Amino acid sequence: MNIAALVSGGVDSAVVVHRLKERGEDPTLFYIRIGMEGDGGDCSFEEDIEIVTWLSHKYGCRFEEVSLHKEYWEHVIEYTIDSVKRGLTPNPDMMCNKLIKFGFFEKYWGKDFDKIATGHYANTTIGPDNRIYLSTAADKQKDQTYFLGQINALQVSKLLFPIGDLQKSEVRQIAIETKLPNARRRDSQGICFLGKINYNDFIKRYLGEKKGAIIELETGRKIGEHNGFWFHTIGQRKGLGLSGGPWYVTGKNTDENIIYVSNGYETEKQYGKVLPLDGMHFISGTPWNEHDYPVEVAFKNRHTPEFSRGTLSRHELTGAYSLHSESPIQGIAPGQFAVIYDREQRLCLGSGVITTER
Ligand SMILES: Nc1ncnc2c1ncn2[C@@H]1O[C@H](COP(=O)(O)OP(=O)(O)OP(=O)(O)O)[C@@H](O)[C@H]1O
Repeated sequence: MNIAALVSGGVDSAVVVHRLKERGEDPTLFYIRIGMEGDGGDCSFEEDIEIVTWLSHKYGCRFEEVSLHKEYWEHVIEYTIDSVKRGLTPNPDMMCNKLIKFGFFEKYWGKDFDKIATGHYANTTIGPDNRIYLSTAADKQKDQTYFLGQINALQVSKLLFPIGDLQKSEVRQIAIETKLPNARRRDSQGICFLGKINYNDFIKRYLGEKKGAIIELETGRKIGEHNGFWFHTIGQRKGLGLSGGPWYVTGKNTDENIIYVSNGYETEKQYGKVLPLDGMHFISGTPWNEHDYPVEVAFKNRHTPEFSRGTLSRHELTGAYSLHSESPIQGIAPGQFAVIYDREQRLCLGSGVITTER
């Protein structure tokens, strides 16, 4: 089989290469370069390349360094800035997977391969209807299917997740036993490709600063100032600079640059049970029929190891989808994705964008 392996210099994708070779495959390694605008790259880039070059020599694999810099900035960054400007909470990682790693990569290079392998903690499963579904990883703490909730059936059918059946500790163990140079390298944090820069600095660079009021939701009292609503997300607890907390961001008025907050540990205002969804996207179709709605599902409204449970309903006339959670959800932020799973938390079925109340 002709396999392209996406390698980042991290331990997960290095073990992917090791496992593919163990199976007798001969993958071609691809490192995707994005880099920051203006300064041409980040400091870990050279180390990444060194590690991937080492891997390619050790395993005798072809290695290509490719750039999707322009595509990333035109698509992922534009979407991110545009969402933040509108007061929404974007998810650049999901867009990066959909448009960059499995979108433009496929268009330019992946098309020449039978399969694309990555170090994501995820799996694929053949459903009872014989369709290929994205499914959750063996390591429930590391599961990354949330970030893959926007990819499509074609992409899923071409993906290989060679470490999806392993625990992270097993991956590290393999790396140590195999003496991979990155065996003890720290996991990358934060936003895909932007992980190394501070999110707030990034936003500031594009949207600047503009002082506005922080208002207590219940009393209408101004209790502080912020530097721009775009630095704050609904559900956020830290970084408000207010005393007498905990304070939570419960809402925003983007026209007037106002942040609303609520005080206390378990105040009702922080919670909601209904998540109206826009642009519901099912990766490989659904395992149920039109007349089955509302259906019982598991879901995540952010990347956490825990699932919530609820029902997914579809409006008969408009076709609009909504999630109804069994228990109250903290910090429902418009713009964020809700990713839908089957009740057994095995199949990752798709995702919709959380929108404001209909
Ligand atoms: N710069 C890159 N070039 C090519 N593939 C990449 C790059 N960054 C990430 N990937 C692919 O996407 C997968 C998931 O990336 P993510 O950033 O979530 O994980 P990671 O912790 O960096 O994983 P790893 O330990 O492999 O670096 C990686 O395992 C790899 O297959």
